[in-house]
Amino acid sequence: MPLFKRNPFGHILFIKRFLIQTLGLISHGRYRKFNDLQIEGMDVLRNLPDQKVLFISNHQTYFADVAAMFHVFNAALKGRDDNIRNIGYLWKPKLNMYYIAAGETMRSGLLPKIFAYVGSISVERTWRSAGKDINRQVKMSDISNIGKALDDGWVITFPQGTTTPFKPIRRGTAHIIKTYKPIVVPIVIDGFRRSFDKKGLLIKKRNVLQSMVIKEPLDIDYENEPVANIVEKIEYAIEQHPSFLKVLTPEQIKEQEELNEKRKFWS
Ligand SMILES: CCCCCCCCCCCCCCCC(=O)OC[C@@H](O)COP(=O)(O)O
Repeated sequence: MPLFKRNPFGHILFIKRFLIQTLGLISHGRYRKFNDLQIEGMDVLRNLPDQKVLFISNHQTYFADVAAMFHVFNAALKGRDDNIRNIGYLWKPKLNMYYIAAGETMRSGLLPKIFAYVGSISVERTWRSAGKDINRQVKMSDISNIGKALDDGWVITFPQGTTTPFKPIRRGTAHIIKTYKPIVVPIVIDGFRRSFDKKGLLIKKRNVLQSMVIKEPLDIDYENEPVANIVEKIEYAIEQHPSFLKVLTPEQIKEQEELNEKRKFWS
């Protein structure tokens, strides 16, 4: 019998639990006090198996998105319905939870290194590094680590791999889905970019409407569905398909204003 129980990545579980509880205590007010996170779909979480679940989400801040999900997931498993009231849900948190993160982000200081112990599967992005476009090979150990984490529990991923909205979905996510065949649960978050700084550590604005919607698992034919199909399904599910892009460009706004001027003439 080993002295400390570890997960498949060698992390000592009681340290992981201590970190989740401490960071959870510090961050709770960011979703419950300075802001009031609106949640939908916590019942979906209660109906999931304990392993082989992949959460796909749009991405707004480096750290606050995942922290909010850790709160919501644990609260749901302790019977809260669409709220994270009474932080007692962190007494025995779910420990087999992981998230996929950019290695460079998780190495960028002491705090991210502590966050990494909470469950980072750190990967080297193939197309972006240090804010620049690059092109490098997928690291096979990154793929197998994701498989290892799915075998052990729940994994959160941001298929766009960047916090810039409406960037394309990386095909890698679809390959992971076809390879490991997890249950895929979409999540859509909003208001995080407005209420936190880019990293999600500082509070930028209070009383912003933050929301998190957990959707029913996707229907996927793992064997026969082409990667491109899965990519498109993800785009719609996390509301990052170009058709959701309703922001007008300055030219379009000008055009509309000119049209309004003309309308005035006729009225
Ligand atoms: C109960 C609460 C427990 C709190 C636990 C704390 C968990 C800390 C979570 C850290 C999550 C880190 C996720 C990182 C995802 C990521 O890697 O984002 C950055 C990149 O895309 C780079 O984006 P960009 O610079 O926009 O290209």
